[in-house]
Amino acid sequence: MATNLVSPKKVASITERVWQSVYGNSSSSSSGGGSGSNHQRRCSYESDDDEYEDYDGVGTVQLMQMGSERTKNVLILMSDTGGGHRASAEAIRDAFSIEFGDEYRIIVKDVWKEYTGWPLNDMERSYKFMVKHVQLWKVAFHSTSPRWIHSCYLAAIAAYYAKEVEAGLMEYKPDIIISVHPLMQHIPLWVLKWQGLQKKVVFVTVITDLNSCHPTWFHPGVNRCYCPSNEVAKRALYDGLEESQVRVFGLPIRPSFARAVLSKDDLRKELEMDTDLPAVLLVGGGEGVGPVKETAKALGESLYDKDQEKPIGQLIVICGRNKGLASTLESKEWKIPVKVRGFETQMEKWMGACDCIITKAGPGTIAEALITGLPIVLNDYIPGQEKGNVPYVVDNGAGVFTRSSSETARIVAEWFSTKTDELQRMSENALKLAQPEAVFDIVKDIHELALQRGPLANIPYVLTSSFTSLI
Ligand SMILES: CCCCCCCC/C=C\CCCCCCCC(=O)OC[C@H](CO)OC(=O)CCCCCCCCCCCCCCC
Ligand SMILES: O=c1ccn([C@@H]2O[C@H](COP(=O)(O)OP(=O)(O)O[C@H]3O[C@H](CO)[C@H](O)[C@H](O)[C@H]3O)[C@@H](O)[C@H]2O)c(=O)[nH]1
Repeated sequence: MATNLVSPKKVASITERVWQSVYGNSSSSSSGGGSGSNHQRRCSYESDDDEYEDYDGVGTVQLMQMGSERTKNVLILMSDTGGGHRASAEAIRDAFSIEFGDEYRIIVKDVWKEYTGWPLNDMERSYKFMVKHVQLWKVAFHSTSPRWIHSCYLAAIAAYYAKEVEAGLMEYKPDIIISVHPLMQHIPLWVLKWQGLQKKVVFVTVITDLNSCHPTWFHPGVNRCYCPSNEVAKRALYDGLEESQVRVFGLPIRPSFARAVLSKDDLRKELEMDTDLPAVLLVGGGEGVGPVKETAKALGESLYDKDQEKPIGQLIVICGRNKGLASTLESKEWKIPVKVRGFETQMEKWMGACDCIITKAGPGTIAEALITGLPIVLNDYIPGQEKGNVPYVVDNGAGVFTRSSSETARIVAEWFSTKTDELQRMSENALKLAQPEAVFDIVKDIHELALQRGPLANIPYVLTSSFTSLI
């Protein structure tokens, strides 16, 4: 199989000193532990694929077989670079719980943040800074796209933080690791490989970008790579993944969207909205970014019929964590019904109560809007990973793209007055593109994968690591 991994031998040479400081001269110590379903075994991660070896040096762990009914640990690796990775992680967690009850224990973690140091523990702030200075992000995104460049960066970081990442991973004793972040394949896979656990632990990637995603998502060492669209799957195959590794189910969205049976009328009453006027939802991601203020003001004018002196629509603005934006909009006088909200935890309700949405091209928000059948006005995108989301929506007839606030306001006013048929058509197209069952298909496939893993399913273990206490 083609691979973009730096080989373990090469990594070992890069990291030799770090590695020795972590493990001493551990490689020589090995002896067979007990075997059988009720034996307790002391082992290290430095082992071959089929057998954990005893290891009396630094980093001793205990491994206990507890019987095949043990709850399996699933570690979901994510980072709050934006809100989309957490949303997908939580969607997967909820779907596991719905489908399999207590069979799996799900842990959603930013292991980098909790266990490592700069720059890995500060990715949220770095990302926020870079996307604010959009040219900087563009350069960082494209210049790190070639495999040799990002592999070198990530290998160096892996070498430096090997023991911290290992401690982070092993703290949660994962049977299955799910990465929902582009920068969380290489390092954990290297750590698993170094420790001989690559064939014990199921490792899957769930890609949360719809089209023009960064190549760091594609790692040939994964058991599965879940792609949200055929476009992403094509990129994965082009980047060296085998067809057997790739599955296309869609972007994982919180089950509250997929399974919601919500009536628009009821929702409007519950949310204290006008029950008759068509409604537009305006959002700027979890951080409330983009041209939200200008667009709200323009809609305040365009949705007011001056001749008849009455509104033709209502506006809901979700400002996310942007408190300044919320207070500015709250203090404004409006001629149409307007609701200004902060960070909302039940987005499915607000989407379900509206007739269309205006947003930047965030993949999570787009996928949620498609499930809800909302035509979309995309008013911005982050270069790189969000650029491809624009043709994904527009070419499939589920929305339009414009960066102009006045143009946005004009389009929505037309949808609510003279072009209601266009609004209806786009809503139907949105529903055609939607994949509400994606998150359930993904967790079922992971479950199958875990069952196929003989050793994982039949020889479950509990690791009680004394290694972490040495760090
Ligand atoms: C010769 C070329 C020099 C180029 C200099 C670039 C310096 C690298 C700096 C920043 C890395 C930018 C990472 C871009 C890939 C992100 C993929 C993506 O879709 O992200 C979306 C997600 C958002 O959903 O973005 C991120 O997670 C970006 C996080 C940025 C954190 C930067 C600080 C961490 C640096 C550690 C990694 C360094 C190695 C990176 C190798 C790729
Ligand atoms: O008040 C709010 C506002 C937003 N959201 C939720 O926050 C998520 C936002 O996710 P998006 O993917 O739309 O947008 P992000 O800005 O979080 O996207 C980031 O993560 C993505 C990965 O999923 C992409 O990589 C993207 O380019 C990057 O900016 C959505 O689920 C949305 O419903 C809330 O729950 N409450």
